[in-house]
Amino acid sequence: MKARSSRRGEGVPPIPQSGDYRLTDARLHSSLTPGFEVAFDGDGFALADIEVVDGRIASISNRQSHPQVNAIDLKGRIVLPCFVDCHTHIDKGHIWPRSPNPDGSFIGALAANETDRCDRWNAEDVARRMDFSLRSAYAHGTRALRTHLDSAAPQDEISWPVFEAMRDKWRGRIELQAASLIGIEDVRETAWFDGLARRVAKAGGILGAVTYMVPDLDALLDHMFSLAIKHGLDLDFHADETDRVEAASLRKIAEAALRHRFEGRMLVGHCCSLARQPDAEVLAALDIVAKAGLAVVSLPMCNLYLQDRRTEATTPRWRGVTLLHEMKARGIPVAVASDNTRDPFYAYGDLDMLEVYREATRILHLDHPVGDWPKAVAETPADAMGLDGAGVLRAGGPADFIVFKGRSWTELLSRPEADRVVVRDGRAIDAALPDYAELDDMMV
Ligand SMILES: Nc1ccnc(=O)[nH]1
Repeated sequence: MKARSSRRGEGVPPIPQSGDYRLTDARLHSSLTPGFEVAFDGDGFALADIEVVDGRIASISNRQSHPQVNAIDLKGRIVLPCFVDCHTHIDKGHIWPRSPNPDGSFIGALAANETDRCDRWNAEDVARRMDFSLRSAYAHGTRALRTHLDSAAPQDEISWPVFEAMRDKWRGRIELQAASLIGIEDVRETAWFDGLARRVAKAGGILGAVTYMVPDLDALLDHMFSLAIKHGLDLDFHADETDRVEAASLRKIAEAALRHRFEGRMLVGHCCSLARQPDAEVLAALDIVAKAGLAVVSLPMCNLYLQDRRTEATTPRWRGVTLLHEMKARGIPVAVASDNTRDPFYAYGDLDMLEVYREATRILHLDHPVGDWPKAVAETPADAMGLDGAGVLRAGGPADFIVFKGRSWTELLSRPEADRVVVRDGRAIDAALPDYAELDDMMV
C-alpha cells in the first residue's frame, strides 16, 4: 500500500540512533563553518557531506557526486549549529497568566514583575518555571543559555541556589550561565552589593546590573568594575532600555572599562536609546565601545513589544532595536537573543532562536546581504559567554546541529520549522515541547 503523504509533505529523513553515519547534500553556511574552504554561493551556502563518528563531526567535505554507503541524503536541506542564547530571563518566564502586564509598557512590566516576585518566587516556583523554559530551549535546538536572575534582596538568596541546581541538572544538554540583575542604584548599598558579588563569584556567575543616567553613575560603575576585577568576574549590563535621547550609559560603561583596563568579558544588552540619538554623537560613542571591547546584544522581539508604546491610541513609530549594523562595522561583536518569555516584559516567546533570528532579520534587516549575520545567534554569543567550540560546525567538534526542512533563506525564514530535527552528540533528541497545562497549578 502506498504511504499517504502528510500535509507537511516529506520531512527530514531520520537520523540513525546508533552507529556512525554520513549526511550527504547538507546545505551549510559560510559564516558557521570556519575551516571549510569551498566556493559558497551568493547567499553564503554550499552543499557538503558531514561524517559523524562517535557523536562528533569527523569531517565536513565537498559533496560527493557518487552514491555513498550508510548515507542519509538531506537533499539540500539547511544544517545549522545548535543555537546560543546569551540574554534571557528564565527566572521570570511563564508568569504571564498570573501577572500580565496591565498596559504593555516598561513601567507596567516592572511593577507587575516586582509584585509577582515578592509574592510568589519561592525556590520551587522559580525552579519549575526555569526547567520548563530550558525544556523549550533545548527542544528548539539551543545548547547554551545565559539567564539574568532578579537579585534584589531577598530574591538573591532564593534564586542563586536554584540556578546552581538547575545548571547541574542540565549539564550536557544546555550549558547554563547566570548574571545578577539589580538596578545600578543598588550598588550604593556597598556592604550588600559586596556580598552579592561574593555570592555571584561562588556560583561561577556573571556580575550584572541595569544602568541608567543617575548622577553618580561613574562612581557606581567604578565600584562594579573593581569588584569584578577583585573576584575575576565577567560583566553583563542592561543599558539604556528607553527612548530617552539623553540615556547614554553604554558610553559610560565603555569609559569605565577603559579606565579600569578591564580584561574580562563584557556584554551589554538593549541600548535602545541609541536609535534616537544624533548620528555624530552616537557614532563617536560606538568608537569608544569598540575600543573598550564590549559586545552588544539586541533583543528585537521584547523591545519591539515594549518600546514606543505610549497610549492605546498611538501607533509605534520606531523599532526599539539598537544600531547593530553600525556596531558591526566598527568590529563590535553583536548578537541577538530571546530576552523575556511570557512574562510582563514580553507576552510571547518560547526561547526559539530560529524565531529570534527570523524576527531579527525582519526588524533589523539582517539581509541584503545576509553576510555573516547568522553568527549573531551562534559563534558571537558563544564567544561573549566564553564558550569554546559552540556555535560553529567543524571537523573535530561535537555533532550538535539542527537539520531544517528549508533549503534557502526564504524557505527557512518563512515557516516556523516546527519539524526541525535537533541532533545532539550525533543523535536526534526528543524535541517535544512542554505543555503549558503543566504550569496551571502555579498560575492561580
Ligand atoms: N527587558 C527587560 C528589562 C529588565 N528586566 C527584564 O526582565 N527584561
